[in-house]
Amino acid sequence: LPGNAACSSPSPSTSIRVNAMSASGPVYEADAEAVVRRITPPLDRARHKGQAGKIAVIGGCREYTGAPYFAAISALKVGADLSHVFCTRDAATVIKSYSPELIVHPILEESYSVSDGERESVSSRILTEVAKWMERFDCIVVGPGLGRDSFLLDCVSNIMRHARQANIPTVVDGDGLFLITNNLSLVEGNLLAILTPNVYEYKRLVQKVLNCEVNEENASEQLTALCQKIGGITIMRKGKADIISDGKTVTQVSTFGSPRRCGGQGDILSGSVAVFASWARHFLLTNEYPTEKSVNPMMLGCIAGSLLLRKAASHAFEKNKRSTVTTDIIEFLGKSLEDICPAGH
Ligand SMILES: NC(=O)C1=CN([C@@H]2O[C@H](COP(=O)(O)OP(=O)(O)OC[C@H]3O[C@@H](n4cnc5c(N)ncnc54)[C@H](O)[C@@H]3O)[C@@H](O)[C@H]2O)[C@@H](O)CC1
Ligand SMILES: Nc1ncnc2c1ncn2[C@@H]1O[C@H](COP(=O)(O)OP(=O)(O)OP(=O)(O)O)[C@@H](O)[C@H]1O
Ligand SMILES: [Mg+2]
Repeated sequence: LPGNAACSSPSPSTSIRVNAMSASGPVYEADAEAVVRRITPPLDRARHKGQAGKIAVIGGCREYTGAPYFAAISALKVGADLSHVFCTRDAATVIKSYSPELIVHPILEESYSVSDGERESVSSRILTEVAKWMERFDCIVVGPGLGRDSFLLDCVSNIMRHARQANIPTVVDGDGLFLITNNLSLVEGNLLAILTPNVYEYKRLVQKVLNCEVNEENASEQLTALCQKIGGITIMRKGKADIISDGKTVTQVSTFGSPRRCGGQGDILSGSVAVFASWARHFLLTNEYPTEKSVNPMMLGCIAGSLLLRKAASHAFEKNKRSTVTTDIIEFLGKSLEDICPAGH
C-alpha cells in the first residue's frame, strides 16, 4: 500500500484535521471530505495488484449471504485491489454466484456439520487455513452475516486472536459485535480494532461494558467512556449522525444520506471503513509530517467510510426514492469518491 494523498500534495498547511474535541466538549463535525482527499492513494501507473489494499470479510452462513457480499464488494468498489470472503460451505457458492470479483473461501463450519469428536481438529484446520492468508491482508472485517452459532463463533475468536498477533486492523460489525460483547478480551486494548455498532448493538455494548443504559444527553461522554473502558479501541456509533471516538477524541459525520433504512447499509460501511482505515494507516506511516503521527488512522477510516456511504446513499435515493435498496447504493460508491477525489487519467 504505497502512496500518499491522491488529490493534494502533502504540506503542513493541508495536514489532516478531524476537528475532534476532547471528551468533555461538544461533538464537532469532522472535515470528512478533507480526510477522504488526504488518505486516498493516487492511481499510479507504476503500482502492482495488491498495493491499493487487500481486504477480507469473515462472515456468511446458511442464513446470511447478502451481508458479507455487500461488505466485500464495497471494499472493491471503494478501491481495494482484492477482496476475500471466509464463510461456511453453504454460503460460499451463493456468494460466488453474486460476483466473480470476490475470492471466496468455504472454510467455516457450523455446529450442525461437526460432531463433538471432530471439533478440535476442525477448529485447528480452520485456523491454519485462515492463518495462511492473514498476513496478506491490510484489514479484516469480522461479522457481516456471520450468524451466532457457538462453534463457528469459537473458531472466529481464534481468527481474531491471530489477526491481533499479526497486527492486522480489524473492523467488528454485525454478529462480530455479538461475539465481542460476550468476550471483550478479544478486542480489549487493541488499537487496531474498530467497532461499528448500530442502535441495538450499541445498546447491548453499553449495558454490558458500562452497566447502564444509553444516555442521549451525554452521548459523546458515554461513547468516550466506552472506548476507554475497552482499552482505547475505536468505536463508530451509527445513527442519524455517526459518532466516532477512540477514547481520546470524539467527532461525528452527519452529512445527510438517505431517509431509507434498508438493511445492508451497515455492511457497505464496514467494507468501506476497512479500505479507508488501511489507506489511512499507510498514509500516516509513510508521511513525513510528525504532527500527523498523533492522528488515529482507525478514526480517519471511520470518518471517510461514513461520508462515502452517506453520499452514495443520497445519490441512490435521488434516483430510486422509496425503492432504494443496498445494491443501488453500492452502484454510487464510485461516483461519490470521484466527486471528492477524481481519479485523473
Ligand atoms: N442481506 C443480508 O444478508 C443482511 C444480513 N445482515 C446480517 O444479519 C445479522 C443480524 O444483524 P441485524 O442488524 O439484523 O441484527 P438483529 O437480528 O439483532 O436485528 C434485526 C432487527 O430486529 C430489531 N431488533 C433487534 N434488537 C431489538 C431490540 N432489542 N428491540 C427491538 N427491536 C430489535 C431491529 O429492527 C433490528 O434492526 C448480522 O450478521 C448482519 O450482518 C444485515 O447486515 C442486513 C443485511
Ligand atoms: N436515522 C438515520 N439517519 C441518517 N442516516 C442513518 C440513520 N441511521 C443510520 N444511518 C446511516 O446508515 C448507515 C448504516 O447504519 P445502520 O444503523 O442502518 O446499520 P446496520 O443496522 O448495522 O445496517 P445493516 O442492515 O447493514 O446491518 C450508518 O452509516 C448511518 O450513517
Ligand atoms: Mg449491521
